[in-house]
Amino acid sequence: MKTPLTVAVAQLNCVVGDISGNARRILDAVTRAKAAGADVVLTPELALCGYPAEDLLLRPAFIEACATELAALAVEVQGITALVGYPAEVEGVRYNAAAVIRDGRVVDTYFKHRLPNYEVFDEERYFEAGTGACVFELKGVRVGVNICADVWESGAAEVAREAGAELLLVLNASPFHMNKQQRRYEVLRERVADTGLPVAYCNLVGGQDELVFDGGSFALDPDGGLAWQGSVFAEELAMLRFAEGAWQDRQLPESRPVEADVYEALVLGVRDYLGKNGFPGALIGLSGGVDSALTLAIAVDALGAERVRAVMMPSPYTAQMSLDDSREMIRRIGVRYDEIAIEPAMRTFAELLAPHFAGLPEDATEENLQSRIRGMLLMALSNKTGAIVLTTGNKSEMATGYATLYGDMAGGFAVIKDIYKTFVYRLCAWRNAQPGGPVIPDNILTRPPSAELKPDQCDQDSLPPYEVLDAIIAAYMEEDLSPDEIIARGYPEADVKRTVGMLRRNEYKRRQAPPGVRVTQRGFGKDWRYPITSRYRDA
Ligand SMILES: Nc1ncnc2c1ncn2[C@@H]1O[C@H](COP(=O)(O)OP(=O)(O)OC[C@H]2O[C@@H]([n+]3cccc(C(=O)O)c3)[C@H](O)[C@@H]2O)[C@@H](O)[C@H]1O
Ligand SMILES: Nc1ncnc2c1ncn2[C@@H]1O[C@H](COP(=O)(O)OP(=O)(O)OP(=O)(O)O)[C@@H](O)[C@H]1O
Ligand SMILES: NC(=O)CC[C@H](N)C(=O)O
Repeated sequence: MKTPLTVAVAQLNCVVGDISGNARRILDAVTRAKAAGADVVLTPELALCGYPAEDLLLRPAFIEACATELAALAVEVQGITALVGYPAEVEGVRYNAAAVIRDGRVVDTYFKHRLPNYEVFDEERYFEAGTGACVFELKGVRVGVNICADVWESGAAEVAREAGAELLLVLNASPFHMNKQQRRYEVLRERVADTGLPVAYCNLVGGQDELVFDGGSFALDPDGGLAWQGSVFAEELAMLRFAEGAWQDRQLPESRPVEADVYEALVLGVRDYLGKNGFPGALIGLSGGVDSALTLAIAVDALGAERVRAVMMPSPYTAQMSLDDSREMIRRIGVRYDEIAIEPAMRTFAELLAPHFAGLPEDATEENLQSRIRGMLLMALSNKTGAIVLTTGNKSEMATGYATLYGDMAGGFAVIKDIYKTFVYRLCAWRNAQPGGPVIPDNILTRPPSAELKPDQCDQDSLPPYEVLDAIIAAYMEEDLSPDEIIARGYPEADVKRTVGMLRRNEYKRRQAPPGVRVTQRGFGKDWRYPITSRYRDA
């Protein structure tokens, strides 16, 4: 057998805008790959500037800084080939590019053909499409280059094959959503079927605002079979040997429940949001309910107990059970815990407002005040300590507006904003079954959800059952079904019309909500752009 070609797959956690830091991360991978005998290092899409750099890409100085850093990086790459993604500008035109760097210089450049402009992607705003091929020879193997969305349609891979490629290396920044890896296998298998080319697919890893990149880089054989898959939600530098037209290394992933992927995505999203934005720690209002319990568990897994602080703020409506359950969770999880009774603040606000509310009945105003007092206390602690407030609203609440502006919506990062209430319970059950034992007390999982803003309140008095609510939201929001189509699936007409009405009316709240991790194919973020002011009614 001829000496194999060794491809180092560098699954890196790059930081948007940290151009010199990313260059160091790439160079470190190149140095380690060279020491391990690799011939070529494959890095993620746009690794030099981070992904997505959004409107930074429109700033000429940003593009120039990338060019300067790329030139400096090239000098350091000696005795090995590196494929590095960067935003290129050629004669006033910007491309999403990959440089082939060898022995101190850029020897070839590839410009991405297919610019994704759906879901969370906006690449047509920033780049022009390339049309050419980039194929180079290493150890007698002709290697072709594609970038991410290129391989989600036919075309670019064929162009590489027609230019003589025998192996396709793909740089990717492919964000996570539930079951995304299966989808990646499917589309890449289509490309292998189109071209017969074996593939190495290197993905980005890490959190970037609402997106989490899950890594999971992989290699496919010329028959489309999975030869190798790397780790998920972690950096990795893997050496893959390619000889006689096939991969010589085998490593197949264990099958994992979707809860494991989603939980790890949330953990990485929180860790990187705080880490990359320089927060020393996190603050959470702990109510004895399931949403704040899950948020606390995720925060501790992301940051360690010593960087997380929980505050229970009982009112006269808080059940003793809520205090007991909060204390029990803290006993298990070991974070700093404080109790601040809000009754004095409630009384003061009531007195201040009494003359102005004379003759008016009590209503949601008084409930929202409690939520806002808690929000104000948490924000004061945040200002004083530098820790960020993590909000606890889930996707069902974000959809229906079941949260108080400047109250429980006050904070910096909304950890579970893309998790339906029904899935909140699944994640808690999954986390409780992990080594180390259950961290969320059973009672929190079995008691009916309540906002505890007035006596004997229960969420299900004012909302359809969560199984029904979540299914209606998902059908309308993620599948674009009409209310009539959802009713035809067997959901009660009144629930469908009410839910769709709430979804529509609460756009203004979502626009004021903190960012949070996206885990579904359509979250309330970049991929949900509805007008606030609108007279369109479909229910
Ligand atoms: N289109 C629009 N653009 C901008 N602002 C708009 C607006 N429409 C109303 N508004 C304003 O929004 C305000 C009303 O919103 P807001 O003050 O939040 O109050 P609101 O939505 O009326 O009440 C809060 C809701 O959240 C529920 N809640 C509260 C706390 C915790 C939980 C829980 O489950 O944990 C649930 C509570 O039961 C209630 O249904 C008003 O000031 C109104 O003027
Ligand atoms: N007594 C409390 N002490 C501290 N924080 C509270 C308290 N009550 C509410 N909060 C905060 O406000 C958030 C929303 O509160 P609420 O309990 O009303 O609804 P929820 O959506 O059912 O959330 P959870 O399941 O966490 O209770 C909570 O997750 C928590 O962060
Ligand atoms: N960065 C990209 O081109 C991503 C496109 C592709 N649909 C993905 O999610 O993987």
